[in-house]
Amino acid sequence: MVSVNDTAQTRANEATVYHDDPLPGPVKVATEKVTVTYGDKAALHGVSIEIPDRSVTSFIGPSGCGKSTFLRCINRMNDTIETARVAGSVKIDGEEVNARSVDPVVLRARVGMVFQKPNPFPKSIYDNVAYGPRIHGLASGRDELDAIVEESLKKAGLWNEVSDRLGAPGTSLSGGQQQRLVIARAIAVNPEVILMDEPCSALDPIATARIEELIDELRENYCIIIVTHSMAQAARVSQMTAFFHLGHLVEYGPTEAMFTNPHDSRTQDYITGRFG
Ligand SMILES: Nc1ncnc2c1ncn2[C@@H]1O[C@H](COP(=O)(O)OP(=O)(O)OP(=O)(O)O)[C@@H](O)[C@H]1O
Repeated sequence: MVSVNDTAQTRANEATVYHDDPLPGPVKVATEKVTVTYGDKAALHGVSIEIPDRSVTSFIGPSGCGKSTFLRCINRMNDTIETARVAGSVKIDGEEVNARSVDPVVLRARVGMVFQKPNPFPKSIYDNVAYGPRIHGLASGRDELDAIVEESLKKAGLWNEVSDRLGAPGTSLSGGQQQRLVIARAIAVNPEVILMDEPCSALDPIATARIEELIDELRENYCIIIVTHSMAQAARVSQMTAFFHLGHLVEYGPTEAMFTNPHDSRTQDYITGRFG
């Protein structure tokens, strides 16, 4: 990997500038030279990164720079896009996720995903959370399933608000509650990594603050990766930040250093609002 001192060379090679600081946790997700094309259009160019466990990592960068495309490489959601071709390596705990032997359905339970717009199933609050444990056979009876549902809703900070109406439709909740329900649904299948693609962009400031608090609580137990357009949010919730530009990972380092001492002029221009 390229160190900060190699900046001139780095720029010439269009490679990434990596800050030298140690990661805040053990490596959970490691990618090497991940490249994605849609048809004949390249969207990501050789992204190599090591993302720590038990921490929040933000992906930031201007619209269309490839943040969501890269996020989708981690749980093979690009498999569902017919024109998408992914090359390179993505490992979780050293295990290649692109290997033929990996079942994408099992992978997506290990690597949960929360989208921009809350997307509860058209089912009850209970059944939204119980769905994953049921299809993955995680509970041997109703009591066990009840316990998983309760624990997942508690971890998502929603139990107190819904415990007396578990039979109500998930869609009857407010936007912020729906997003926490979707997080509870992801948690219910014991994920190790949670991917969040602009999880607060459809929420008001109060619901956003609640989700940010939740992200901070969840990082104790999970590797969380969040795509955000809000630099204030990246600064508030994440320990590591990765800046993307035109399909390249430009710079990666501790969030505080990225915001106070960016090494690449493109990072600096973006965080100071000069473009994007
Ligand atoms: N399904 C798709 N088919 C074709 N091109 C796509 C597809 N999804 C993304 N792209 C293209 O790939 C590039 C990267 O898009 P991506 O959505 O990953 O960027 P992003 O940084 O997440 O953008 P935003 O911040 O606007 O969500 C863009 O040029 C986009 O048009």
